[in-house]
Amino acid sequence: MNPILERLRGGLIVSCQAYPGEPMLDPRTMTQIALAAVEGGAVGIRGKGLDDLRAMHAALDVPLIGLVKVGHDGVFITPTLADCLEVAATGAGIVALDGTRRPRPDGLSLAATISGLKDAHPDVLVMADCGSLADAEAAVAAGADVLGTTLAGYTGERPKTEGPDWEVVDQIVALEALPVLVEGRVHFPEQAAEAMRRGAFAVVVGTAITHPTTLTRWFADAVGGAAATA
Ligand SMILES: CC(=O)N[C@H](C=O)[C@@H](O)[C@H](O)[C@H](O)COP(=O)(O)O
Repeated sequence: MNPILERLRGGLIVSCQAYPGEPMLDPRTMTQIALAAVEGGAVGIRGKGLDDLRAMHAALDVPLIGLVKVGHDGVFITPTLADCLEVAATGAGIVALDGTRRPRPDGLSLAATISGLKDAHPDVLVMADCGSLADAEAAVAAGADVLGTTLAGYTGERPKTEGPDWEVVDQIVALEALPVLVEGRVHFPEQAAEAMRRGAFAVVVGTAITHPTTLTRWFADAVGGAAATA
């Protein structure tokens, strides 16, 4: 197996992302969070944005999954071949891209996007962020190296479940086609363990580890809710 994937097998990957307008949107901050996650046992980091990825690549010695986000509707995760090439140029060993069957903004198919990326960066691996079983099947045919359940609940094809979309996890694992990274709404350690029991190759956790604004809101809402019923 590819040595980058071998390092991720059976482990936890931590997604370190801040969004436009947020106080932590800063490459140094995100890199420090990534380093802290590695200290806690993360075997890989998923990062967003070219500046963050360059800083993380320089500081980390674990595999880096890179992406850019362009907008937040439709195809927004590393949507074009040009975006993929820019992400690969940061040094990220795995490029995560939208792996759905939706039309891409540059008009290229997923297969053409993957082959264009691999022509320029033969060693780079491609993680296809999928929203459904049909996406995963198409991504396998298009030449992806790894499948993610990242977009289940975000494309309109699947309901947005409270936790991970276990049905889609089971379906994609049952394909037995490529390593499956379970990503999306893994909020508790028990869910990460459950993902492994269901055949995940590795688990990706973002919000529940690296997004303090959301975490604070969970607690603040709980406190406020308790006050309202007191
Ligand atoms: C749908 C989408 O845009 N997902 C993004 C993909 O990179 C990130 O916003 C998520 O934080 C990441 O997938 C990890 O998921 P969670 O934060 O639920 O653990």
